[in-house]
Amino acid sequence: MHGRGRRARRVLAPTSLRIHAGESVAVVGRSGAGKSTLADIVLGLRPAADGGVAVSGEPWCGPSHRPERRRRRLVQGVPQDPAASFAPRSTVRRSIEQALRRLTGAAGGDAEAMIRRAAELAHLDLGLLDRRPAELSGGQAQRAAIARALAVEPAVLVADEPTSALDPETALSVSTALLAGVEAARIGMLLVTHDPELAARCSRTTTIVAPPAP
Ligand SMILES: Nc1ncnc2c1ncn2[C@@H]1O[C@H](COP(=O)(O)OP(=O)(O)OP(=O)(O)O)[C@@H](O)[C@H]1O
Repeated sequence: MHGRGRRARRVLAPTSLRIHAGESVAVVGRSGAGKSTLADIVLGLRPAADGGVAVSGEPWCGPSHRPERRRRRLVQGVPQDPAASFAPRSTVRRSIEQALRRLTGAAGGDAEAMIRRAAELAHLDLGLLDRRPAELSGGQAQRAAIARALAVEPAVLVADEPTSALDPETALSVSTALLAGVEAARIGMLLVTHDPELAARCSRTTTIVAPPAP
């Protein structure tokens, strides 16, 4: 539902989706069909009017159930505008360290090892970890955001048009890193995209259809 009271409107038709570990599911559909709404529900940013989301067999969120703090790391997002999702004055390493401490409690050598592994999975040059977000190209910033998401070892990644702001060549290399990263780390991914070529490189595709007008 979007809006409240008499303005409340159902914008997502009944949708059922199961994502297995290591599987990437492309979510496609025409503009306004509800793809981003579905992504926000899975991220726990927006409650579903009914139904709910389970992660690793346990309830994650529902109409009156927000994601529990201790399980927050389980579902991570890859944003459309990665540079804006990092603290501007912190280095990428510092931002990822903070996410690790907050979501997993990891610090020191353990955190360093998790950051290095995530950077490698995201094909992020290790030297870029010590830069601030404004010192990165769009593609580098998106790899950094993917590394931050992978570092906390989630069960599910939600990527809403993660390459739409990049030029075609950079988009291809970033999406290659993203798909390889989730497969190698056995993470399930819900990937919203308008790009049929990217959708075809996912494990499978599901089409969202807008609910009939009231
Ligand atoms: N905050 C909001 N308040 C009211 N209606 C909204 C809000 N956000 C989205 N909507 C409406 O919900 C419907 C689904 O929007 P959503 O952004 O999920 O579609 P989408 O499939 O991701 O579209 P696109 O491909 O254009 O990004 C649309 O009709 C949109 O106008």
